Amino acid sequence: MLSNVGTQPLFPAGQGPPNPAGQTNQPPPGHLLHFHGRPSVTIKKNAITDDYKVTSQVLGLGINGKVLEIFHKKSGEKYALKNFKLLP
Ligand SMILES: Nc1ncnc2c1ncn2[C@@H]1O[C@H](COP(=O)(O)OP(=O)(O)OP(=O)(O)O)[C@@H](O)[C@H]1O
Repeated sequence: MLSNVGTQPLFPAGQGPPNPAGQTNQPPPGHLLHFHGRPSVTIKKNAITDDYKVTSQVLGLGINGKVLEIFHKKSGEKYALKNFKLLP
């Protein structure tokens, strides 16, 4: 899987997410923002091989299948690629 997982809030306390105009939305005074789960997930629509060199090196086996070692083409950074089967 290629997303970062963390428990940190998306935005510092007292600041909201930027709106489409690029301005920061301010929460009501005294309101604390808490985010649970994944802070952000980007769904890519292009082929993974456009951006990553996918190797046949198996890092491990999960319930959904193999986890492969891949490398970001531009940065050379190593990632783990996890496959999911989407049910109809
Ligand atoms: N980021 C990673 N770096 C290195 N190896 C990884 C990484 N992620 C997974 N692996 C390897 O792949 C194996 C399977 O991982 P995976 O997350 O698919 O397991 P899982 O708990 O069965 O998850 P799922 O049920 O979602 O398939 C791990 O046990 C580990 O050996």
